[in-house]
Amino acid sequence: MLENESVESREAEEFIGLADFVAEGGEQLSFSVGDKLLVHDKSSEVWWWAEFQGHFGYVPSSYLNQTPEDLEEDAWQDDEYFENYGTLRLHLEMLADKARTETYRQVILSNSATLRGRIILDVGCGTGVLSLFCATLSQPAAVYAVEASSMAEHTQQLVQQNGGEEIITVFQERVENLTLPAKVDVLLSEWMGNCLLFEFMLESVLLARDRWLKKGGMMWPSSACLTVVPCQAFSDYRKKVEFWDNTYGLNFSYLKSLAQKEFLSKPKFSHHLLPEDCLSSPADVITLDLLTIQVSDIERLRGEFRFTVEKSGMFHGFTAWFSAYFLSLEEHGQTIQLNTGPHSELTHWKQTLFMLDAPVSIEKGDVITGSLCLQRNPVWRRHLSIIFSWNINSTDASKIHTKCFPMWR
Ligand SMILES: N=C(N)NCC[C@H]1O[C@@H](n2cnc3c(N)ncnc32)[C@H](O)[C@@H]1O
Repeated sequence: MLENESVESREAEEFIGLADFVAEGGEQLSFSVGDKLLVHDKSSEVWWWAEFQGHFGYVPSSYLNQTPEDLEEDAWQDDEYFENYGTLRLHLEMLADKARTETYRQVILSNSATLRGRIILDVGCGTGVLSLFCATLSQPAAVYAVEASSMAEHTQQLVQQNGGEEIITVFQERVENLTLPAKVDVLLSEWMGNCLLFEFMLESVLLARDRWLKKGGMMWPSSACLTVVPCQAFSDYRKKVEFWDNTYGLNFSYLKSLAQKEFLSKPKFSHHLLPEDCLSSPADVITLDLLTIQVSDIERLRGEFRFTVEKSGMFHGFTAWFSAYFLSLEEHGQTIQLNTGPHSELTHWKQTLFMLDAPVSIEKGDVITGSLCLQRNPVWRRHLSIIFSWNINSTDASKIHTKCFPMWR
């Protein structure tokens, strides 16, 4: 502490709450997502001394984010986002994902008769592969293929070279700013990101639905769910944390706390969860009905879980993935599912691993109860925080563990 300078008087920095935090004990300070706090002391890694509405107290640093000066134009990071999608790298990754692309192809093929004469909107069409499936596997009256990135210029060529130009119209535009010739019967889109929501392209899809989908129209996907399972992750924990116990015969365990903060404070995307590392049966914790969900609903989604451990081992954390469901256009047709979980064909999303700071030994029969909250980032609109709260063999509220994982800011 500098001579005769109180903590409160030092130049404070403004931070914004990424999620609701409820203080436990007098020393801590409660706040809600979006609240702006003044942080006076960041000397501790984990707990900062902050002020909010004239009250002072400790707040968890993982729940806070700096507010950028030039907030407006940066909130969606659109320049960077659409620049990324203007190159082939991400489209190659999506097209090379057979499970993903074949599922959409199967949906169109199995509904080809009913798609005859219908109007389809493909939101975020990329290379136009889904629109071309519609035009070549069925006889729709029209397909509106909307792509905001510069990829749309190439999509126009691909449509022509694959004989789709009679049916497909490519619009190089953000779907939010679009004017279409007519409302549509089917809104088709592949919008899913890490942990289902990352990128929040879903907001664009819902705005397009509200503006352009006919009453009684079909959303593809029709519904989606986020699935969670408690799991082991020996390999990750060994490589990132236990590694420091014996580094070429030297004891670097002093670095373990730094390793936890650096490697375990954010989710690990593209994690490949093996079925044998699942400690219980998975549970669908959050479910979205894409016909009825509102943009305001996706600010904060919450679900509860209760897992009965089916094998003894180490509880390293939780793994999450999503499934998307495609209702049939026919009355009693079959619903098609795209499951990105460990028991299905691996997709480019793989799964997402959320590691606890310290693994817990767990026994068959133990019960892990808790909740998962997807809290949209109040500043960076394509980002979110995932907050896990859990308890083992107890419902005593005082023993609930909580960890907030920013994805990614
Ligand atoms: N996670 C994903 N499936 N991302 C696919 C995103 C694809 O949709 C495009 N896209 C995303 N948002 C929009 C939007 N609001 N309007 C038009 N295209 C969009 C993006 O350029 C890329 O080609």
